[in-house]
Amino acid sequence: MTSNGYMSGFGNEFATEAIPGALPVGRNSPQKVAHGLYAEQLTGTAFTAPRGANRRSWLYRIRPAAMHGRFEPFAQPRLHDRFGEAPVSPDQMRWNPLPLPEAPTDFVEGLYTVAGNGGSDAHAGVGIHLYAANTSMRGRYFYSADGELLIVPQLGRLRVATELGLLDVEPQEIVVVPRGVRFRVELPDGASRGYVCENFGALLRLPDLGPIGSNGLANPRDFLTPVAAWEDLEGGFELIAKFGGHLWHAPIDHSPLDVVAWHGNYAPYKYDLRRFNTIGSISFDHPDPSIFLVLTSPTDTPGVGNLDFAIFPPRWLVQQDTFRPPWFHRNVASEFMGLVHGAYDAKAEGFAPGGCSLHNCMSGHGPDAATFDKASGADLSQPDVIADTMAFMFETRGVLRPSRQAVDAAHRQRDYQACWAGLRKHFAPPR
Ligand SMILES: O=C(O)Cc1cc(O)ccc1O
Ligand SMILES: [Fe+2]
Repeated sequence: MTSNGYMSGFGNEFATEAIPGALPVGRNSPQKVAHGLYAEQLTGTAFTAPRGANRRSWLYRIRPAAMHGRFEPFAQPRLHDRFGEAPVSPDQMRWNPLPLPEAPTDFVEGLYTVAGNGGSDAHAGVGIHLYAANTSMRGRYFYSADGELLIVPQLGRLRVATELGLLDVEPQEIVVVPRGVRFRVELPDGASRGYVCENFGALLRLPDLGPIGSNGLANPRDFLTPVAAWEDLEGGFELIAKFGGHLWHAPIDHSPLDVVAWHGNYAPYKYDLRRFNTIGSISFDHPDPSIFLVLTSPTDTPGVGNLDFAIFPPRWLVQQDTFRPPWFHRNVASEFMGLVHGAYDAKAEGFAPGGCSLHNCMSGHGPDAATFDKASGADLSQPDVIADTMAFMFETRGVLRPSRQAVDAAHRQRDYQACWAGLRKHFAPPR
């Protein structure tokens, strides 16, 4: 399988064939498909979903996806949907980066559940996982039947070989693998780490822009979907499925990445976060972080996200008579944050690239004491240039219930709340 490029656009009706003539013309399921291929439909939404939300693709492949052995439970206890095994405390929490493995560990073996809510049965909520790995998946393919996977690499490039084509992704880019799409992750740089949000709810889409207008934030043409690429491999391989919150594996005697041509609008895509057209205040006050929204998974309630993926990219702060960094706040939504690169402007210390924090529903948080002191006395006649940074947030409607392993982890910062302890009392009422 070699990379032959990408097609541009978000959720487009794409058509791609790695062998000329492989794609049927004028019908999806001809009596005989060219070159002896099988036709197979893959749906990502209900058959009858409204046209604007309907997602499906037609795959023309060497063997149908039905061909594999029986599934047995697969032991990888660090990846699961058992959110909130421990009592869910409202404490603010923060973690150092997940330690890199010493033993050979591939992407699936390296997945580690931090928190989540809901589940695949409810078609609502998210699973938030980290990965730390050092070897490419060999003879092994994976898919999640539970949700689409939003992967945010922080260290090391990923080569994501999927049924629908090949995606090369580096830190500061993201990749989304749709629910059900089978893939293999190769690690060209060896040691690799990052974040994964498994979205059990409605498929991620671009947010409406409202008064911003017809351009801005993440522009549709910067989303890239791979052209068809296939491999014809036979051997004693393994197909790993995440299904109903559990991992399963089945023997498979060929590579499932054998799709020679496909068409449709249900496909993996990648996006370079550095392409985000960041918009902010040019007068006063720090805007709500919804201005930083890249992708959203909507719920049935207008304006309320199942998952909102927001980023905090490099930008200039020019607001006057204002406290420029994020303010102190408590939100109805629950916030999981990660840092891909650099430093985050609300935290002077302790939030390292690869680390993460959790601020649940109504838990107070905001700038740490050092950031507050600096910004309260800053010279606002000069712009603040926030450079070399890329933080992000997975924000959800439901409480994010940390996993037992995350609460007990040695790399959890048990003293995190001390970052606000230095905020002094300044109150001086008139006498
Ligand atoms: O740092 C955070 O907590 C995320 C965040 C950023 C921001 O700019 C405004 C609100 C908010 O929750
Ligand atoms: Fe916040």
